[in-house]
Amino acid sequence: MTDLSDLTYVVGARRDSAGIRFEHVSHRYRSAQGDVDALIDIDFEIAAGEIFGIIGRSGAGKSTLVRTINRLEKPGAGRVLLNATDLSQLGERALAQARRRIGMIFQHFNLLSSSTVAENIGLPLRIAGIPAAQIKSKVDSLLELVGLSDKRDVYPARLSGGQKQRVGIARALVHDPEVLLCDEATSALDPETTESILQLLRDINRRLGLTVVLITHEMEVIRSACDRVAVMERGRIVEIGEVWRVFGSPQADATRALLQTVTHDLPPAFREQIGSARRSPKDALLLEVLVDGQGGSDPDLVALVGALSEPEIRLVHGVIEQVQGRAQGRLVLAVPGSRETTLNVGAWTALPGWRGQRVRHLGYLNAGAQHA
Ligand SMILES: Nc1ncnc2c1ncn2[C@@H]1O[C@H](COP(=O)(O)OP(=O)(O)OP(=O)(O)O)[C@@H](O)[C@H]1O
Repeated sequence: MTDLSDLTYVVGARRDSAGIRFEHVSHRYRSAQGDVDALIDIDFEIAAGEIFGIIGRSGAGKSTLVRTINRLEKPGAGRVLLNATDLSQLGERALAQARRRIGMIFQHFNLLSSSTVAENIGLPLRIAGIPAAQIKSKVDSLLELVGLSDKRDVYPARLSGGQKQRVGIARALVHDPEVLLCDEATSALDPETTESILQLLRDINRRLGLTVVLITHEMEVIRSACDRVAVMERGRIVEIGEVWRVFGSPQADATRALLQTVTHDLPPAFREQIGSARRSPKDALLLEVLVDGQGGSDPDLVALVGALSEPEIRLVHGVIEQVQGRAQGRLVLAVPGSRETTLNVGAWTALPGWRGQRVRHLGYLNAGAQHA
C-alpha cells in the first residue's frame, strides 16, 4: 500500500522548493557503435526556486544531465543531490517517493489519447491509489491553474499543441513537486504558444515557488524565461551564469554560435556594402557600439549623443532590447573618411557614460554603395 502521508491535495500548497547539486557527474554510454561520453565532470548547483535553463546543440548532453536528476539515468561517476538527498542512496520505495518531488514535461506531451483531459491529469494519482473524490478536487484546481477548466472532458486529439502542453504541466504538478523538469517543452509549439507556455511556467514558479529546469536548443526560450543558464557542449558545461550576462558578453564559442539566432544581425543588403579595407577616401568607417547590460536598464546615451554631435557622424543601424531588465543590443555609427584620423574613439569611450558599452571597428561602408 502506498504511503500517502506526505501527499498534499491543495494546489498552491507551497512546499519548500529544492536545490539541485551536481557533484563531478560523468556518464558514458556504451554501445556497439562505440562509447559516448555524454557527461564529463559536471559540477554546479541549481538554486531552489530559480528557473534554470540548459542549452546546447543536439547531442550536447542536456537530456542525459536532466535525467540524472530523477535518476532515469544513473551517472557513472559523481553524485546528484536533491535538497541534500542523494537519490542513489534510497531504496526502491523511498526513491519512488522522492521521484514525486520531481515533475517532468516533454516535447511531445505524452498524453493518453483514449483518456480525457481530466483522466490524463489524474492518472498518477489513480496509480498512487488516491480516492476518487480527492482526485477530482485536485484535478479541478489544476485545470484552473493551467486555464483549461472548460476542457475537462475533452480528448487530447481535440486540443491544440499549447493546450496539450498545459495538460502535461497539470499532470506533472499532481504530487506538488518541488522541481519541474521541462525537456524541450516548447519545441513543438509556434512562437506565440511558446510564449504563453513560458508565461505559465513563470507564473507557476512564482506562485508555487517550485524550481524549474528547462532544456532547450532555443536561445529565445532562455531569454524569455530563465534566471540563469548553463551552456553545454560535448558533455561539458562551457559557460554558466545569469542570462543577461551570458547574452551580453558570451565567452564560449558554443554560446556565440547559439546566440546567432537571437542577435539581430545587420540587414543583408547593408552587410553587402561593408568592406574590410578602405577602397575610396570617401568610404566611411563603421563603428559598432555593443551594449552588454552592465550599464543597467537604460543604456547611457550621453556618451553616444556626444559621439553623434561630432559633425557628420551618422547612426546607421541600431537595436536595443531588455534582457532581465537590462538593456542590450548594438548600434552602428558611420564616421566619414575625412573625420577618421581626427576622431579619438579612445577618448569617447573613456567617459563614464560608456560603462557596459564597447566599441569595435566593423569595416568600411563603401561610398559608392551609400548613394546607390
Ligand atoms: N541510450 C544511449 N545510448 C548511446 N548513446 C546515447 C544514448 N542516449 C544518448 N546518447 C548519446 O549521448 C550524447 C548526449 O545525448 P543527449 O540526448 O543527452 O543530448 P541532448 O543535448 O539532449 O541532445 P538533443 O537536443 O538532440 O536531445 C549524444 O551523443 C547521444 O548520441
